[in-house]
Amino acid sequence: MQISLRQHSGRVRSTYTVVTRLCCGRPLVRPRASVNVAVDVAPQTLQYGKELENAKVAVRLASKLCQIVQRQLSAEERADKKDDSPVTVADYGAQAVVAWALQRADPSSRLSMVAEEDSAELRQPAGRNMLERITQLINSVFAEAKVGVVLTPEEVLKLIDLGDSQGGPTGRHWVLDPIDGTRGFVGMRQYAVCLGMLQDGEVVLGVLGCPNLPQGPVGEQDGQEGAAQRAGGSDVGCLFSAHRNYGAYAAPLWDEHAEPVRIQVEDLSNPREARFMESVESRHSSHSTTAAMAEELGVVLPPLRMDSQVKYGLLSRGCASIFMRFPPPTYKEKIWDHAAGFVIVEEAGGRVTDAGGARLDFSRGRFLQLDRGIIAAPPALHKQLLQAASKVAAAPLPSGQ
Ligand SMILES: Nc1ncnc2c1ncn2[C@@H]1O[C@H](COP(=O)(O)O)[C@@H](OP(=O)(O)O)[C@H]1O
Ligand SMILES: [Mg+2]
Ligand SMILES: [Mg+2]
Ligand SMILES: [Mg+2]
Repeated sequence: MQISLRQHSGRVRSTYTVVTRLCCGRPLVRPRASVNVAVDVAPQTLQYGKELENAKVAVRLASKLCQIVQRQLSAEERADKKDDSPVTVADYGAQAVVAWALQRADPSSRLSMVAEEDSAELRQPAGRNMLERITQLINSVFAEAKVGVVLTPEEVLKLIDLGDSQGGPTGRHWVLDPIDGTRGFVGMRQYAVCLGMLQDGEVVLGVLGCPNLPQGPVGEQDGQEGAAQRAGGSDVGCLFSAHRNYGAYAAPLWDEHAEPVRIQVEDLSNPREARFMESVESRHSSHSTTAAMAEELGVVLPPLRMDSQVKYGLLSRGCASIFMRFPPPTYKEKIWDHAAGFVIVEEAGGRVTDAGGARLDFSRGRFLQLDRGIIAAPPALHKQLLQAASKVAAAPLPSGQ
């Protein structure tokens, strides 16, 4: 029996857990390891260990709020933004909860957060009911978590607006998508609470809360309507996390005492064995471009369609080996749609670039500047994807195809 461990500079716990879950039925740590082990570095020995723990607490609390809302989702709790994307009480509520948790954990420093939502709609008279409902929700989640705090609507508005940072190449900025995959959330499919931390332009931490994602094998049905209804069991709900240079981990979302397990991308180079992932919504990512890419590569398996950054989590734990995203040419990608997933995939051994091969750059403010779409995969497959992209994706098809 051979156990190979990468020793970190920090304290490594002396008990190792044999991994049986959170791995889609495949070994988690592939290279030369016949037994899979979980290595847990004590948070205080990591450079951003305290921040990572704070981020997990924030994401777990926000995920709880989202789960409560998804279970009682009703039409009036959904507003449509000018860009036609939905936003629900849970998007606003989760943003306020994460801002509150991060601020409480580090009250002496000024929180800089680049987040998706703002309070403009809620400050209108027509938004008052929604604001009341959000405040009620947050306070009920706080009561259940025995937080001992009651927020007023005005405090909730201020917390939401803490997300107005422009980010940039210097200093520390949290990056939050309170619900990524709002369409999936409304459609009772997949969604994720996504929190990253930028330090001097580099994503150094990422946490993804995925309430509807099974901890074991995942199939097409898990990306479809009904995923939310199956989310009651103790084997559903995943928390992915990564600290730069210390690997990527997965844990059950609802058990904060469970030992996180190390995850790794699938060590695959043959496209015929590969499964690729893409958005459910073809207006977010052209299904015909990804199909042409798959054909060019020689991928034979059908795509796994999932909403949100759960795709980055699934790639990181080897449930699928390719992620592709080809939005309409005029679409500008936002950093909160990718920051957490990006560091998790890289720390799991994968590569994430634009279709021209450039590593994603989160230092330029709220948007990413990309050459066409985004591709992510283990290194050997990524190389082949780039070649395919140079042939297929030179001229992406118009939106909706
Ligand atoms: N026309 C468009 N093209 C590409 N992405 C879009 C889009 N409209 C919305 N999006 C983004 O796609 C994200 C969801 O990605 P996916 O398709 O992987 O689920 C949305 O995140 P939100 O749900 O946080 O708004 C939104 O930011
Ligand atoms: Mg949105
Ligand atoms: Mg998003
Ligand atoms: Mg969102």
